[in-house]
Amino acid sequence: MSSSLKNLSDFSHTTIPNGGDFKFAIVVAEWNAEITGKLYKGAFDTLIKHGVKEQNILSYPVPGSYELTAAADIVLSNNATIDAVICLGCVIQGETRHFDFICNAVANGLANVGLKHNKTIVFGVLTTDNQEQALARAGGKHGNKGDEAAITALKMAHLSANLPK
Ligand SMILES: Nc1c(NC[C@H](O)[C@H](O)[C@H](O)CO)[nH]c(=O)[nH]c1=O
Ligand SMILES: CC(=O)[C@@H](O)COP(=O)(O)O
Repeated sequence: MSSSLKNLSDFSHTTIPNGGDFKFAIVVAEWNAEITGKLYKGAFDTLIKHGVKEQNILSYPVPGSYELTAAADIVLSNNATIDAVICLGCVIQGETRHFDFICNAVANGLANVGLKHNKTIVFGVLTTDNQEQALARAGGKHGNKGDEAAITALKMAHLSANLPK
């Protein structure tokens, strides 16, 4: 479903678990900081809104979306108490095929990091044709993908914590 048909911040129809017992890392790319800063605020504020303690939100900036994979791996390798890692970035098509290589590397890399550590890695990366599309998904008419990423992390942390032992 296109984001134009679903607001990324509308979760009124779902049950959101309380995050009081969970610890999250947010890894955020500095490329397109005007966009990623909005994604970060959306994710951070959503976690706090749903009961996550501020001291349990660990934030890590990285240069670009390509570095999200390495950062998620490093963070989980050094802190086993993290319940899920939210990875935020914004990749905007330029003149060359660099866009394709980054998007594919990050999507596949983050999936592999999650499997390696048996932890949820949330793919909160915008991959857009232009800045207008990115702004629309970073607090604009289509909501905020950072909100969506935080809700995803809460739901997956709750799932992991409540599996039968
Ligand atoms: N063009 C974008 C990039 N490019 C930078 C890469 O992510 C990476 O930092 C570099 O190739 C060095 O390894 N990154 C974004 O996040 N968004 C872009 O639009
Ligand atoms: C996604 C990118 O790396 C891209 O923005 C860089 O632009 P270009 O393809 O024109 O070098």
